[in-house]
Amino acid sequence: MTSSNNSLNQKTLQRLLLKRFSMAVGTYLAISSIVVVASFCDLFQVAGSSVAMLLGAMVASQLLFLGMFLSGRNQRLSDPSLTEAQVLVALGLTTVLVAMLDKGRGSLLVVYPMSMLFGLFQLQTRVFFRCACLGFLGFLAINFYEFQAGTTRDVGLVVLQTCVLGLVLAWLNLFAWYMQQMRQRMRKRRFALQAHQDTLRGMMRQLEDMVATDELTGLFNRRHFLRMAAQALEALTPARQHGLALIDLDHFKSINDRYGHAAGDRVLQAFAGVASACLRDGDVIARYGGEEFVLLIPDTDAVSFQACCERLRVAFSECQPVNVKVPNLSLSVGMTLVSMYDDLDEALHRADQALYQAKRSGRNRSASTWELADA
Ligand SMILES: Nc1nc2c(ncn2[C@@H]2O[C@H](COP(=O)(O)OP(=O)(O)OP(=O)(O)O)[C@@H](O)[C@H]2O)c(=O)[nH]1
Repeated sequence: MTSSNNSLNQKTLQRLLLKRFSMAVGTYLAISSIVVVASFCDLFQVAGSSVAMLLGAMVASQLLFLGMFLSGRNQRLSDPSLTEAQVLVALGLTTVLVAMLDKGRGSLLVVYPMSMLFGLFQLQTRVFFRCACLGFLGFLAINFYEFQAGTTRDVGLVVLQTCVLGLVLAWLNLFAWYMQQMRQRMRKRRFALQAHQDTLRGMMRQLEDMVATDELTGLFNRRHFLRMAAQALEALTPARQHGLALIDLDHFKSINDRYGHAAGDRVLQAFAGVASACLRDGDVIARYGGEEFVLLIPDTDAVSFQACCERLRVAFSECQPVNVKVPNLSLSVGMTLVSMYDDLDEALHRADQALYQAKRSGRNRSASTWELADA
């Protein structure tokens, strides 16, 4: 599950990175066409073959990145987006392009911030600053070299270009820092929101438990039982039957009268303990009201169901409530079987009739609708 989720995430990330890469390729294509225009307008101070080599270097670098993404080798690196590498390559190519230009240099300085913008959201502030410094140093190096070689035509223009580029790159750094702060703040808020949601979900679960549970016995309450039983009935197939039983503790009023209400409560809790211990996972026992309980055994037959109810009856008669001594505990059970298309109310009514029969026959026993039908 987790590994398939991981591979799904990786695929989604890879698709996203390829999309981003295609945007970079689009930008390269746009800049290449400007380079071609500049070449036709004779704005380069180098031969056409050098310009062609620059275009070739652009294509080669992008093919290399494409190969990395398609082969998935980028995933093995600490930054699979290869953003820093892409920005550095773009800055390097821009520096070469700018160095080759003659009069048009000022216009194409805009490619520097364009290259930096590619890393605006992905690069950490520190890395972004390092890239900007490298780009700026590259531009300074060109001008320094030309100044040394005595080929600088207009020193004032060079100073102006250097200041403008420095200013734009500095502003971009500030902007990148601001964006990082915003993202961190938003991430913190998202975590806080998630924590609130988890708390709310926990509270909802607690509420649901409270709504479904009988406070005294810890068993399901009548409402929750009816909901579960209705679902169980819907899931029935023609070949299957569920067992439904109403269980009533015998002479409970006299237990209350003789030993007190608190003792009566202990007896109810003792029954809940016995029932929980006797029944299997999937069996549903609930407090139906007062000293009456209801039991649903899924996918059973008359013999197994009766054996289960008898086991419960005997176990209760042998149990000892906590901190009180109440002798001769017993219960009566009314059982019925529920088939497909059976009505739950009717089935409960049948179980109630069987329970009445068990009580009338002397209590401390179980009676069933199939026995009533045979009689
Ligand atoms: N201690 C306690 N008693 C309860 C609770 N709920 C209902 N009762 C009492 O259970 C008694 C049920 O009495 P009856 O309905 O007469 O039934 P019974 O005395 O068990 O008699 P049979 O069912 O005929 O054996 C009543 O006295 C109720 O007050 C409860 O939560 N705690």
